[in-house]
Amino acid sequence: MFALLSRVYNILNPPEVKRGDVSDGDRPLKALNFGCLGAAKITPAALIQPARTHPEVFIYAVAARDATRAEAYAKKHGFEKSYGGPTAYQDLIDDPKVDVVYNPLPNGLHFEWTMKALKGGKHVLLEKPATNTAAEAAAIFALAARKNLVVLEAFHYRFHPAIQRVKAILESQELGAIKTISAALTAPRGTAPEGDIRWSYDLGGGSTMDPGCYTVNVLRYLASCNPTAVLTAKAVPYSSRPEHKQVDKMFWATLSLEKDIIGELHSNLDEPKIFGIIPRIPNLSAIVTCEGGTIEIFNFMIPHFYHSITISPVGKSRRVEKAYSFKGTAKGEDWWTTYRYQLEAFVDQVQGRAPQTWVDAEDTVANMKWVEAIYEKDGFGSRPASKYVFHEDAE
Ligand SMILES: NC(=O)C1=CN([C@@H]2O[C@H](COP(=O)(O)OP(=O)(O)OC[C@H]3O[C@@H](n4cnc5c(N)ncnc54)[C@H](OP(=O)(O)O)[C@@H]3O)[C@@H](O)[C@H]2O)C=CC1
Ligand SMILES: O=C1OC[C@@H](O)[C@H](O)[C@H]1O
Repeated sequence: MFALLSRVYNILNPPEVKRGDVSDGDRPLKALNFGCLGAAKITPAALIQPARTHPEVFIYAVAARDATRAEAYAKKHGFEKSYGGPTAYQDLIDDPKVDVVYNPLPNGLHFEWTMKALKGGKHVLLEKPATNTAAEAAAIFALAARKNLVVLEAFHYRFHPAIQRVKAILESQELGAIKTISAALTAPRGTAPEGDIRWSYDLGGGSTMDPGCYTVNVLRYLASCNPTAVLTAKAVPYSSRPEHKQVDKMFWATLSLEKDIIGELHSNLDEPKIFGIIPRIPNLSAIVTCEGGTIEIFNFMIPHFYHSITISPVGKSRRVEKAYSFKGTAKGEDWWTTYRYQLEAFVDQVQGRAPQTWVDAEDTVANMKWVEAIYEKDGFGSRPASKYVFHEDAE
């Protein structure tokens, strides 16, 4: 109990570190100025708080479509600079002091603004899901490779020791070959209120895109292979209104994977409350059934608050493990959030150090491919491709 309270206290009140330029042996390394597109809700948890404990990260600038909103957000979160108005996003990208662009815009705008940031010579920390389509994700990584820039799709949970411990147990063969993997993510009604970007088809909304993309990701990660087909898929629209015809509030899918693995996925972004008032405990579990037993992780998505890994080998006693840090084998503290571990890896990659782990181009493109394949199977169809046309030398 003390460990839990101490962890939560440190997550909410991380000890600030002195920030500035560093050196790696003889190599001087400049601290990175981050510029954030949009005054987004996720930015404080995903970047601003983690940055307070990263010696090489400055939260430098924010851009929002409304200047007053941009200024208020900058003041509240301690940004040095704000850009506001219709040209704000491009102005931020054009600021020579910005080294890295954080892109937490609605999914349907990820492609356009990541391409523009790369074109402007900036590294990009890109929120999940990377884009609306696999083709767009591939185009982003092709441009990043041509320009020698870093792009990371922010699947933050992958950087935390908890999910990596589950994968290590599976790879140790303690439980033998994997037979099935089921993964679910549910969120209580109100998480995405009416009018939220998640309910807009044009902005790349839908449950399969939002919590669902994590279920596709954890399936592929734990299986260490890709799906081969979507066997069944069913989705339920957010409402009967015409604009929600292709916007799912929940989905179920069964996929076959290489190595004879079956995957079962579910997400619900609008789970009704009990008696309309009591939120249900979210389902945040991944369960892997192997020839020699099962392993279940409760709360694979935000394990830093609390998680449990239950290993049940056939014929042996069950054990429960936790993994909040890498126990000295890699950087981190028990109270580091998934986002803090992710920031460490991202900065390492940009600064030319080897990150503890990574989500690479192939991984991101495959994830988008299978999100699209689920939408194709359930009849909701891919989210619309961006109308932005990239010209390498124009503009
Ligand atoms: N990693 C994680 O744990 C999480 C990731 N996410 C991801 O982050 C992204 C943003 O999510 P969230 O912070 O909840 O989003 P918000 O609802 O806060 O929207 C983000 C920003 O989008 C901008 N925007 C630009 N164009 C539009 C438009 N046409 N309509 C509405 N907003 C627009 C707004 O910027 P402006 O301020 O300029 O008006 C707004 O600040 C998504 O991709 C989501 O999947 C979200 C939650 C958790
Ligand atoms: O990334 C996310 O994680 C938590 C979810 O509730 C949220 O909708 C999503 O964007």
